[in-house]
Amino acid sequence: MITMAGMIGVGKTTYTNYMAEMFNAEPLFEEVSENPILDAYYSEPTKYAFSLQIYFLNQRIKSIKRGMRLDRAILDRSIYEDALFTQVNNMNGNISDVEWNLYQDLLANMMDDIRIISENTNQQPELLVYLTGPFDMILEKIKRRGRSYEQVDGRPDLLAYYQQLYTMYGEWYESYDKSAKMSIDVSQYDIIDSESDRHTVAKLIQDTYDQLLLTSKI
Ligand SMILES: Nc1ncnc2c1ncn2[C@@H]1O[C@H](COP(=O)(O)OP(=O)(O)OP(=O)(O)O)[C@@H](O)[C@H]1O
Repeated sequence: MITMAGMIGVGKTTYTNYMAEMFNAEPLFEEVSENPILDAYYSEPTKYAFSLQIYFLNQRIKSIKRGMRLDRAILDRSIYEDALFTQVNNMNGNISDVEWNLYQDLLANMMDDIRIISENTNQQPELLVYLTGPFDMILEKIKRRGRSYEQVDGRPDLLAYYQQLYTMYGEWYESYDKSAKMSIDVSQYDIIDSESDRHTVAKLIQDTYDQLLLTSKI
């Protein structure tokens, strides 16, 4: 199982689709259009932050469970990043300390269950592919995608939230140690329009993956 990671709007969905094709794996997405709380969260974070995090946690656990029952799966976001969002919301006063502690306890409890399923199915996240790139490029992508609730125009609070998350993402990746990991600067490649860039990225990931398998056989 490969897990994608990275900031809002960086391109996880595109890469997940592409990698699923490349590895002949099933892409596992969290459908934004089916999320009943996201829109409300962006307009009233204090009211909806905790419910949204519980919603995402539940969805992420479902995806991991499903992924572990498949031979090959690509997850479009890791469960570990959700805690980052929860933490930022706690720092910003949208989630209380009691809720933050409860969330961490619930996450730890769920991860224990995941470990048991992983031992039974012999499937686990093998590689985390972290997508990154310049902050301005990410803002541009969010703008181009055009989801109204994600737009920063006239919303300095939202811009500050994105900046905060962006910084914390870099630190989070450095300390991530739950599986092997690699990072890709998405500003260096155009995997939508350039066949040659697609091949370069494919080779990068394949080489890392092959190396991993060799290492695990030693
Ligand atoms: N745990 C979370 N807390 C708050 N918001 C979240 C959380 N996880 C995801 N989101 C938000 O949900 C939306 C998810 O959109 P989507 O699935 O397209 O992912 P994305 O992170 O924007 O990915 P991509 O890298 O594919 O552009 C984004 O607005 C993102 O900020």
